[in-house]
This record gives sequence, structure tokens and C-alpha cells, in this order.
Amino acid sequence: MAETNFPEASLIPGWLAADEADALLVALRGQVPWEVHRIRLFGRWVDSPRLSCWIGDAGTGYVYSGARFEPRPWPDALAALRPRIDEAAGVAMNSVLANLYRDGRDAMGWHSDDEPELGVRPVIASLSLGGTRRFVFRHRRDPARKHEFALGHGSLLLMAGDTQADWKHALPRTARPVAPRINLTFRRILPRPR
Ligand SMILES: O=C(O)CCC(=O)C(=O)O
Ligand SMILES: [Fe+2]
Repeated sequence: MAETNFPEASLIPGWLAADEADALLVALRGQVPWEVHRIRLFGRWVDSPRLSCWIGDAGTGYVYSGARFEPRPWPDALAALRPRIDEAAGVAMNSVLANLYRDGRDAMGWHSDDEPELGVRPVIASLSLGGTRRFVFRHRRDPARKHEFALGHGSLLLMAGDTQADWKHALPRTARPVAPRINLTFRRILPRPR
């Protein structure tokens, strides 16, 4: 496969209408059991700078940033959305990482979603609700190559192909005043080999 100059990522602004996105944001703030995930950073365990929740079907335990997470059940608001996400992504998703960024100090550092349980060339569907934040890509072997998206209320970002293999992404902090934001990355975890 030839290497692409651009991550295979496409943004659909307003994928959810504003009133539907408003209602989902409120429902999820209440329905999701938000917690602080501890992650491994440069050999130390630290609190991640955001609130998170790993949600999924039975059997979708996930190892990320050195920690293992067992899935919480799907809140009603997310279960209702799931078939529409599957249709947009063309994949039957079975899990979601939900993140709540309370303000501009909450962020996510550089990473790829390349855990083995996602398989090769995974499709990841990322739905954003609330304050618009910058989402940046940089090429793994040539960090001067960068791309960015502004992820607004109700937008759906689809990442596919070699996006995870070739690029890292991050959600930087910002000093600008920004409204709280929830991001949902729908994923398909493959059954564990035995
Ligand atoms: O909040 C975002 O838009 C990024 C989330 C992300 O990269 C992830 O959950 O892996
Ligand atoms: Fe990610």
C-alpha cells in the first residue's frame, strides 16, 4: 500500500443536528459513570487530564496506556445512536471510549489508536459534542507533516486505512475559554485469540 500524504480521515460537520447534539451532551453527562483513568506516562502512573469511561459489549476489555479496562454497559443515549454510527462507518462497532474535557486544560496527548485488539487498519468513528477543539495529526516518521481539524458540536470524524499506523493524533490544551466537550470514539474490538 502506497503511503498517503494525508491521514485517511474525513470530517462530517453537523453529522448530528445541533438540537440532537445538545440533548445527547446533557444525557451523557448524566448517564456515563465518568472516572479519572490512570495512565502510564514516561514510566510513571499519572491521572489523565480529562474524565473517561470505557463502554462496550461483554468481552471488549481493552488495554491502553498500560492499563486494562473492563467495559461499562451502554447508556441508553449511546445504545440508540449505535446503529447510526455503524451505518456511517460501515463497521459494527462494539465499544466506545468516552472522554469529557471539562475545560481547555483537559486534553489528550500524542498517540495512535493502534492497540492489537483493534486489528490492522481499524475504522474509528469519533463523535464530538460541545465546545469546538483542535484535533491535530502528525506523521510518525516525518513529524513536520501535520494536519488538523476543528471538531465542532455534532461532527463525526472517520479515521480509516493507515491513519493509525502512519500518524499520531492529539487534542491539545488551549488557553482560550472553551465550553465542556464530550468525545466518543466508537471502535470494533476483535475477539481475543486463544
Ligand atoms: O477527544 C478527541 O477528539 C480525541 C479522542 C481520541 O483520540 C481517543 O479517544 O483515542
Ligand atoms: Fe485517539
